Amino acid sequence: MIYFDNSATTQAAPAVLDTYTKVSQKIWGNPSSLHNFGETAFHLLEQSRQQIADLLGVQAHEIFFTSGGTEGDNWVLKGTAIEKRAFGKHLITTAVEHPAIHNSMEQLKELGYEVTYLPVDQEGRINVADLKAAIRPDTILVSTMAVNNEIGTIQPLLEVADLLKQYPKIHFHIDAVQGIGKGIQNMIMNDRVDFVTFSGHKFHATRGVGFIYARNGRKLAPLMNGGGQESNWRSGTENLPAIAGMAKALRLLLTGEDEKVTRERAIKQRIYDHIKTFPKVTIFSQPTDGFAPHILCFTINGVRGETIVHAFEDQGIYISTTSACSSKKHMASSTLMAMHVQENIATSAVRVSLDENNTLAEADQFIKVFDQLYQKFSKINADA
Ligand SMILES: Cc1ncc(COP(=O)(O)O)c(C=O)c1O
Repeated sequence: MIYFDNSATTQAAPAVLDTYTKVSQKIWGNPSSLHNFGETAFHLLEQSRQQIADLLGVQAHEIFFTSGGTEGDNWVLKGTAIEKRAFGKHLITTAVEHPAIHNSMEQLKELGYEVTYLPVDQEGRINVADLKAAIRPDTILVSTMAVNNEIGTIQPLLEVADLLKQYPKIHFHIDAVQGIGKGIQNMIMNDRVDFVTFSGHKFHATRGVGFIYARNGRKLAPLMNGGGQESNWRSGTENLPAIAGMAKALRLLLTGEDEKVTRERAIKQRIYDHIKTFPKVTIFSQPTDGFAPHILCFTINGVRGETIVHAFEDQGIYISTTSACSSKKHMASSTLMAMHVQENIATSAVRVSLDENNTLAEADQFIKVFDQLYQKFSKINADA
C-alpha cells in the first residue's frame, strides 16, 4: 500500500507506541495522586511538557495538553471570547479555515459575537492589507491557520505578526496542525503569536492528544472545568501515555527536519511536474515556498473527486478528496470555493498528502497509476 493521506492522519510511530505501552503498564498512576506512584506520573507529565517546550523554544508553563486540534481551536476561540468579552466581541479569521475554527466562529456568532472572514487570493492566501482594514477597536482575536489542510497554502504569518505588533491587546492565534515539522517553525513560533494549536496524530503520535502553546501572561477562560489540572486551565485526568508518546513523536519529527522537508518537496515536485503536462489537469498547490512541502491538490476535470480516490484505492494508493472531514459529505472544498473556483471543479479536487516516510519510488508508482487512470477517464469522458 502507498499511503498519501497524511494530512488526514499519520501512522503512530513504533517508538511512540512503545512509550505508550510502557507508560500504560508501568507509570499508570494519576499525576494528581499524592503518593509516590502518582508523583512518578506527575514527574513524567512535567518532563514531557518540558521536552515539548524545549523543542519549540518556549517555557514549559506555556504548554497545555488537550485532546487534539479540534479542542485546541475551540478552546482558543471560545476561551478568548469568554475571557475578553468585556473588552469586545469582534473576531477575525480567514475564509479557508478548518471546520474546528469555522464552526466555532459560527457558534460564537449565534451568541452575539461578530466575525470577519478574510477573503483569499487565487492561491488561498490572505492579504495583510485586508486584515489591517478589518481590525476594529473591539477586535479581540485574529486567528489564522499556518498551512491550509486542503491545498497547502502557507499564510503570511510573519506579516500578520508584524501588523499585530501595533495592536498588542488582540489575541493572535495560529492553527499549526498542518504546519509543524514542515520547515516553517520560525513563522509559527514568531515573536508576536499568543496561542498555537497542535495535534499529535498529524505527526505520528496517537489519536486524541494534542497541545496548545499559550504565551506567558495571556489568558484563556477554561472550557473544561473540574479538578483543576493543567494549572486550572484544562481539567480532566491527563492522558499520560499519549502525552509522553507525543513528546517523543515531536522530537522524532523535528530531528533532521530540513532533510525531511527537502525529501517531501522532491516527491511533490516529481508528481507535480508529471501531472501538469496533462490538459485536463488543474493543480491548485504550487511547488513553491508559499506552499507546504507535503500537500498537492489537483483535479482531473470532469471526474468526481471520489471517483479518483476510489480508482487509486483499487490500485493500492490512498489519497483523499480535499479533507477528511468533508470527504464523506460529498462537499465541495471550502478552500477552493473561497478561491472562487467553479463548484464542479471544487467537487472534483483530490489531495495527495505526504510525510517523511514516503519515497520517490512511491511517487513513480503513483505516476504510473495516474497515467493509466487518466487514459481510462479520458476515454469514458470522450464516449459520454
Ligand atoms: C488545519 C487543521 N486544524 C484542525 C484540525 C483538527 O485536528 P484534530 O483532528 O486533531 O481534531 C485539522 C485536522 O485535519 C486540521 O487540518
